[in-house]
Amino acid sequence: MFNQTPKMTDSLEVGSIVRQSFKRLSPQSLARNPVMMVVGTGTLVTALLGITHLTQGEPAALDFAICAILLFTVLFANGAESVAEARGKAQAGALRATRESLKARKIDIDGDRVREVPATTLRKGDRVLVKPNELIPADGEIVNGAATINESAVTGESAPVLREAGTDNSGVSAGTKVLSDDIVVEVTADPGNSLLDRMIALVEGAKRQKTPSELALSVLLAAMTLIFLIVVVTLVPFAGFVGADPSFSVLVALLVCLIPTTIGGLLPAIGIAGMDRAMRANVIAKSGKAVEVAGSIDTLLLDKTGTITLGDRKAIAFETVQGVAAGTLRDAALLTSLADPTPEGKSVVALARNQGSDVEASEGTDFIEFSASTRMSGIDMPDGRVLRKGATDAIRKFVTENGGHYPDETDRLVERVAKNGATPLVVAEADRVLGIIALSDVIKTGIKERFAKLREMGVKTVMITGDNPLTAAAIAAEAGVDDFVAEATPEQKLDIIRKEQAEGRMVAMMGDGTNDAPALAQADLGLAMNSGTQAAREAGNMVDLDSDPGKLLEVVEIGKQLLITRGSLTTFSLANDVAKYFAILPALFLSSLPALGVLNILNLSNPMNAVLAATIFNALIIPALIPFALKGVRYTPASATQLLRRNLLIFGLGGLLLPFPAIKALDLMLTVAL
Ligand SMILES: Nc1ncnc2c1ncn2[C@@H]1O[C@H](COP(=O)(O)OP(=O)(O)OP(=O)(O)O)[C@@H](O)[C@H]1O
Ligand SMILES: [K+]
Ligand SMILES: [Mg+2]
Repeated sequence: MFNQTPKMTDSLEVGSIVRQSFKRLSPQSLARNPVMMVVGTGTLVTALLGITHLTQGEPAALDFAICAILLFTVLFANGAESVAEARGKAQAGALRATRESLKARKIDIDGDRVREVPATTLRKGDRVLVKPNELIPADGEIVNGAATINESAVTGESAPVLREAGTDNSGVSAGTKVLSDDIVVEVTADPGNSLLDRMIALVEGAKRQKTPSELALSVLLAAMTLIFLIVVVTLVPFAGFVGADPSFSVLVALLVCLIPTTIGGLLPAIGIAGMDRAMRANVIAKSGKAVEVAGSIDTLLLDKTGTITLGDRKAIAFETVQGVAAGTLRDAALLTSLADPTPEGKSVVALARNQGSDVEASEGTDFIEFSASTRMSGIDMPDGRVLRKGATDAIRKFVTENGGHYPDETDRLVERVAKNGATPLVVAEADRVLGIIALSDVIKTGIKERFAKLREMGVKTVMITGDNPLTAAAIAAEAGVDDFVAEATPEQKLDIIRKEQAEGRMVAMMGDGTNDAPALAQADLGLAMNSGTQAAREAGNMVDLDSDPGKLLEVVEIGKQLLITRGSLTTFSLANDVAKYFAILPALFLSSLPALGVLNILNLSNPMNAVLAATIFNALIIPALIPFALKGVRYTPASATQLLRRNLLIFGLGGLLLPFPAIKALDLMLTVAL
């Protein structure tokens, strides 16, 4: 049968991780990470020293031992990155394999012939026909028809969803299954350029870009490395002065113990794990920065219809103002909606026809399409009649401009409808208000709890809608947002974001419509609904496959987890390095400076073992912390200072103390073994 859902496998291959770790020993790879570059250079230097000593007939065992430990240090760091990548790649790879096996019914340019082609040959702009029970061959937008779709291949959620051409719900994804009706889908990405492909590229080493804060941290780590290099170099004359004579290999080992190898080795893995976690939450991040930014969001702006509410707005009633016959309003409402392709427009036609209206548009009629800036739609008829329906403020302006009077009674009708969160559309003929159409809408479930949690995390939620203030207030109260802005045009949405940003706040925006696209692009975090229009999905830097407004909660948690994990491991790493210094230095100089005996609390067996033990500990701590780097520190809502204090205590103190017993234990083992 045509395009059936294939089975997916998820595997984490040890062999490929080991291969990857060795591949990453290349100078180009190491150059991306200054700390590891130093360790790599140290490996080479100690190897050369060993060979030199060997050829001169001098003992070389210590050189080779240090060389081996340093090699493993780099391999462990590479391994951390490879393990992190493998998880994401396995998941994305399975999805990609599904897509590559798909076939498509491509529609020729002239539109009258359909050819069967492999999905991999589809390009941006191609149109394909998809029939019930078939898988959609590529990411795209429905340009013709409407269908219920099972998106479980992408979202894991099998409840069917409705996707329709010309609405804010026109987006479809490759691999999802059409359940009802034929649709025509316009492909939105060239091969290798879909959202998923971009996500895979992001997770894959070579193409991955460092985020600004990763870059800042890398610079800091490089500076620390330089400082310790200077410290170790100045130790040489000092050692000579007191009559100690540590070998060059020992100095290299000491240097590696002191520079921040732990965080240097785990830093890429932490970033990848963040993106991976987003992917597991069904959120596709277009950059690592997007995930990071999510951790510092102060304000969340949301569109109302389709984001907070289900958005499947349907006309449920007509209400006339005094002196207007029910039939007049019904017919006028029908006429304004005859060429209105929005779900709202279609539902008005359906309701009016249902109630017995049978008017048709006459020849020569001008149709005025709905736009987010006019917030009206309607028709100009050849007999001079001008009919409009639209948002309350838009119609008030329209009627007044035509020299008419906007009756107070309209406000009462509007209020009655809006109080319950329904959207009133006012219908007018030139200077006269005829009545209103009530559009029902339903809030998505579980939103209030989600917003309450966001508040706990310090994120302010603001609903921005083109709808009237009463409906907005009703929905805002029901959804539990902190604030709302009504009667907003797309430009105003943009201005509000700019203002928040100018006041130093980080802004997230969630939306689905083409009219949300500028705001999605302007926000620090633009989270687009996957069900939304291509413009919205293109403008955002994250796409939520589940199209769930509560998802920001998870995204913020993932971002905070990333930031806290990185901060904690940096603290741990630096504390660890300082501790190592004090753990091994006394042992190194004990023979020449007996006064150091008081500092030699560890009472290590001999200088050589002390250095080896410290270097082995330094290498082993990297793989030991991989699970932690990947899983992250669990985020619980708390103030920033509380979190900082807690982390400094656990990771700073832990980092300071851990090397002492660990190095002592390794020293004992070495004494027994050697
Ligand atoms: N087909 C239509 N014809 C006339 N007016 C409409 C139509 N659809 C919506 N409106 C009116 O325009 C207002 C703005 O609609 P739009 O979909 O642009 O809102 P928005 O800014 O995206 O905000 P939200 O999605 O939160 O409602 C609606 O609240 C409604 O009053
Ligand atoms: K170190
Ligand atoms: Mg909208």
